[in-house]
Amino acid sequence: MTKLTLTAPAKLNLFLHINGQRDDGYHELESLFTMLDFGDELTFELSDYDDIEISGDVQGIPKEDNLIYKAASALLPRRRVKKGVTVHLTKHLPMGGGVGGGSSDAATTLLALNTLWNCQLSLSELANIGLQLGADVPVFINGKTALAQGVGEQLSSFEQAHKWYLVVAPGVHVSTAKIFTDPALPRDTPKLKAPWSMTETRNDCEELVKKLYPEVEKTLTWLLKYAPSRMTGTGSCCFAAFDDEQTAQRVLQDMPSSWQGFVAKSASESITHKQLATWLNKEK
Ligand SMILES: C[C@](O)(CO)[C@H](O)COP(=O)(O)OP(=O)(O)OC[C@H]1O[C@@H](n2ccc(N)nc2=O)[C@H](O)[C@@H]1O
Ligand SMILES: Nc1ncnc2c1ncn2[C@@H]1O[C@H](COP(=O)(O)OP(=O)(O)OP(=O)(O)O)[C@@H](O)[C@H]1O
Repeated sequence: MTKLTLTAPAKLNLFLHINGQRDDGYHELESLFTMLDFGDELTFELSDYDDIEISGDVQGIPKEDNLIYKAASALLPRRRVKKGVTVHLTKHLPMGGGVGGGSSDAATTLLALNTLWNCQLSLSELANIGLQLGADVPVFINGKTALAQGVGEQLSSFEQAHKWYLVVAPGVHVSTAKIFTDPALPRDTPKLKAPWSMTETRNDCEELVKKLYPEVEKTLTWLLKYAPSRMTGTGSCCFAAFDDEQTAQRVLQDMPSSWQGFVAKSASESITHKQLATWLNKEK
């Protein structure tokens, strides 16, 4: 039976600027996305039953709302192999934490089923389908460190020195929609003009989220004692950047036990793309 296991990596927004708001309510952003070498694990197995099944860590998400199910359903009309699929999910990424776990699961599902169902869609066709599922899905389809503009769908490659990141989930859930509809969110950061440097960047959601969720403020204050730190996306996860793994792991050991955290390295290319290439080579 055809079986494929892939990692759906976390992303970090190394900065996030909000430049304005469109008539449909979505925000114009500039954000530097990097992929981490850590994520959820998804196993795809073709089945003779003509349906989409999801097993594993899916508690709390009705099947039809699961982004894995939505992604698989979006590809159904394009499949050239009349088989169903069972997807087994092992969740490692905090949900609604700003590390893009749901979007990454969706992108990984599109990439896997494009191969297993022989849909023969290009990455840009997959990214267009993914954008209907979430603003961050195209970033994971692209699978590279990238500067995102527009609502997150206009991507340009970007070279960035790789670091080790300690990512801390303070245990509070921040609703992206709530932050983006708050009148107090700044929406007027001027677009970056080349050449720009990381020192002139920030996360425009950070001050508002810190005010609404004191645990996020506490997390950032604690991380900043050790290394340059920021919030990712609309939170609640925050990250600190280190030059080496040992220091990041040492700080993780010191972390208050009410928080959860992991240490991961940034990667130029998404681990999903590397694993898929290896699998395809073996199948040839
Ligand atoms: C801000 C980021 O976290 C940066 O990575 C993402 O762009 C958000 O991505 P996401 O969670 O996949 O977002 P979606 O599921 O598409 O949208 C959630 C909500 O966020 C708001 N939203 C999202 C992206 C964007 N560019 N402008 C917005 O205003 C919308 O109100 C939407 O209802
Ligand atoms: N497979 C899935 N994994 C995680 N969340 C999912 C999944 N399917 C649907 N969801 C829903 O999507 C919501 C957002 O999930 P996600 O983990 O992508 O948020 P996030 O890390 O804040 O992402 P972003 O940075 O893109 O805003 C969750 O609260 C959950 O209800």
